[in-house]
Amino acid sequence: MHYKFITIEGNIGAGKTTLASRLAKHYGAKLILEEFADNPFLAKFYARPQQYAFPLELFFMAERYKQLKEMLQTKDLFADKIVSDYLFIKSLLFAKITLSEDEYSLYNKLFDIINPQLLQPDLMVFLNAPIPKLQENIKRRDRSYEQNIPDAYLSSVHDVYMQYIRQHPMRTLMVDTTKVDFMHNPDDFERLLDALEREYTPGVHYFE
Ligand SMILES: Nc1ncnc2c1ncn2[C@@H]1O[C@H](COP(=O)(O)OP(=O)(O)OP(=O)(O)O)[C@@H](O)[C@H]1O
Repeated sequence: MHYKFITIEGNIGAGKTTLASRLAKHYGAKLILEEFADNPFLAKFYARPQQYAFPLELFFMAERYKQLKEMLQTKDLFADKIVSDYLFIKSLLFAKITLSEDEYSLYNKLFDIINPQLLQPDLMVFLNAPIPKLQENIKRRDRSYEQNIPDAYLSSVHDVYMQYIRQHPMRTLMVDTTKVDFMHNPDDFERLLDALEREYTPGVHYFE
């Protein structure tokens, strides 16, 4: 792999964790997975979004910061490759949807203090999936608190990611998940490995 640190991103249920795990195994890379199951506010948030959004977002930010900071301390900066299944900015993107304006502005201030301290990935692989496919994946994996996520929420998540990608020229490999299946089609996975050998300019590149 040409890159030292790649992150897999995408909407809820896009398949980030599965792909990140598979790539890390293939490259013998350090794997960083989001520990959402430890967030005591997640199930409460889905039941009562307005009441629990702020502690939920704070918890996510604190946990991700801790995880990424620990990774910086333990990794051999020259030898290790890293694959993660989230980008730190994700906290801020979700917060834009889940928080009120005042809360978001406070959250943004905290984010701006913390973010510069973290190592940023060299490449983001973005798994783009249509909402019916996300809903299908969410149903299949059957986490009880996620079973009533409205299409409108998934659509807002999609929109904030797209806005972020448009406005920030991060090196991004955009994958249309309706056309490829990295898990079940070995040829697709091989083509992804080839794509990860290439050097990209900052901005969006489409995985064909
Ligand atoms: N900042 C956040 N604010 C609100 N909810 C969040 C936030 N980050 C994660 N979540 C929720 O936590 C759960 C797990 O998130 P995430 O999208 O990272 O994993 P996932 O859906 O299991 O990913 P994938 O299926 O692509 O591997 C989802 O219900 C998601 O909406």
